[in-house]
Amino acid sequence: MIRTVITGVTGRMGGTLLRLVRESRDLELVGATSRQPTRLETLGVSGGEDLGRVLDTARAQVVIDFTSAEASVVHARQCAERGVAMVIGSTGFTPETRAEVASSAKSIPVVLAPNTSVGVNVVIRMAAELARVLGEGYDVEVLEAHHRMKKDAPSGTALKLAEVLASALGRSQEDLTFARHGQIGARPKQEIGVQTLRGGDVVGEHTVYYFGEGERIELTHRATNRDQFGLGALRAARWVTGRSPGLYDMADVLGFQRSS
Ligand SMILES: NC(=O)C1=CN([C@@H]2O[C@H](COP(=O)(O)OP(=O)(O)OC[C@H]3O[C@@H](n4cnc5c(N)ncnc54)[C@H](OP(=O)(O)O)[C@@H]3O)[C@@H](O)[C@H]2O)C=CC1
Ligand SMILES: O=C(O)C1=N[C@H](C(=O)O)C[C@H](O)C1
Repeated sequence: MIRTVITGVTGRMGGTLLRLVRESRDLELVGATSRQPTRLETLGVSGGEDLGRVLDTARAQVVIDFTSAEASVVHARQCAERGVAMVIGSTGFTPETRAEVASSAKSIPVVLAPNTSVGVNVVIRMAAELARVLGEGYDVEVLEAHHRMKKDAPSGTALKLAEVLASALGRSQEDLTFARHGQIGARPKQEIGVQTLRGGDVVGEHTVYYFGEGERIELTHRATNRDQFGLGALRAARWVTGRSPGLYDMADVLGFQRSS
């Protein structure tokens, strides 16, 4: 059994992960964190507010962390100090906070993935391949929609899609456009637009549009509940436990070749 700690267990993903770990045959929950520690007892979970303290007693092998970028930076440091592997699903990283996680990953294995659903990761791969095959004759745009409680925008997945599309098309970060308003003029050929919708209880939807002359291709993934994110995170936890230190992503977990 893989000795597992869940951070932010009282969150949306935390609750999903708690159920899935309990249902699994090979992961054992040995602790959890919450900023509302009184709720842990109700959930029948041992733990507290501070991950460092939880790890000092739990003898954990892996921490699954879906909290926030800022919290994940701290959690990664705490795991690195104790030699505990990590799966980080939080989004909203800046280049600086990502670099801090990379620094922790010099001493522990960390899977950092803005989307742990296997389906989304297949779509990310297909999106890059489609862009490569279609080439320059198509205007590429990414649209994402999420629930009204989501704090970061665009989603980590949309940013990842934009990154792999830019790489596939030989474009740079400067070609990404995150909003349009006013007298913007004709669309620059090189542009990759990334747009955000927020509302209701949308779990997570991503579409890549390839607008051509006289046709349009749309590649869409729609999550209708959070289970696939959770199941992918458990898969990543099994994969990362016992690995060499390093910063990994879902492409590594799924054994994709490094072409995108
Ligand atoms: N990789 C993937 O596949 C997916 C990634 N996500 C990402 O995971 C993260 C969590 O999403 P979701 O579960 O919907 O969000 P929630 O707000 O429901 O849960 C986040 C949890 O983390 C805790 N938390 C937040 N900030 C801190 C902090 N600074 N210190 C300690 N604990 C903290 C929250 O505590 P409190 O309740 O007290 O606020 C809460 O328990 C987001 O970044 C989201 O984008 C989400 C779904 C899938
Ligand atoms: O916050 C969410 O809910 C989600 N966040 C992830 C992201 O930012 O890409 C993944 C998923 O779509 C749900």
